[in-house]
Amino acid sequence: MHMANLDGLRLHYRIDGPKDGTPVVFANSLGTDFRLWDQILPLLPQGLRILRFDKRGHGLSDCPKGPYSMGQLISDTEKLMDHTGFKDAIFVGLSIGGMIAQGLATKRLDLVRAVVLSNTGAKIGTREMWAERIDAVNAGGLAAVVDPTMQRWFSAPFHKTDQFHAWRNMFLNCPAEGWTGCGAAIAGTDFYSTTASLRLPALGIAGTEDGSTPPDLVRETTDLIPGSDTKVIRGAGHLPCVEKPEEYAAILTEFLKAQGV
Ligand SMILES: O=C(O)CC1=CCC(=O)O1
Repeated sequence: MHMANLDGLRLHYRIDGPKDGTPVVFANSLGTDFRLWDQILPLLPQGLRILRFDKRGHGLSDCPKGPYSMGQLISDTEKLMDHTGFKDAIFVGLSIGGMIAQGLATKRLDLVRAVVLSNTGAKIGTREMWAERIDAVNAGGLAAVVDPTMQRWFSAPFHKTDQFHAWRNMFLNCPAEGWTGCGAAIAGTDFYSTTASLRLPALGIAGTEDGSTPPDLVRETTDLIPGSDTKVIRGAGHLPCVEKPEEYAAILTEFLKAQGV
């Protein structure tokens, strides 16, 4: 187990793959830890150097008092990549992780050579929507929002599986302050103009059943970057790497290969 001490904030991370492999960084969504990527990693090409991490307030990382800003989440990621020697990486971000990808590529193009914007947007929801959810969590913990969240995360058939309960439990075990802290960061983020200035290879990935970031939002965001493409996975909700790992890994592999992996 690895913890990076980044100016006093300890982040839990894991590196897999050979030292000379193509660097790939995975940033996960609100209310999940880096196990989000467990199912797809064995399906990707061999020889990648993979960095995964739990952002602040999530998983085994520290949970400082919120609210957090998107700038802090981007800076944490930047520091972690500097700490671990990851640069010129293909950055795969899902949901809030995709917002971090957009912000990091804008700020530190030396760290990011290509982005995968999975189930994300340049802006996700409205300030009012996030304020309502944060109020609900402050009053009743994550249990107060778990059911509608699971509706957005997963398609109806997945709710009947045993695996569904593992993801529901992961969500319920997320520190409430970590969730509200990151929710506030999303509420304050609008990357439409900065993402439109990005010039790098970009792929969008969406799920037809995604109740958080529907395909139109993912496409609209990815289309801001000239030359990008968006793939839509049928029958998957907000976390297609969990619901449809084979399809997700195949789409990612095609993009990685196009980047020379
Ligand atoms: O709770 C949701 O709707 C899912 C979500 C939104 C942003 C994120 O990272 O996850």
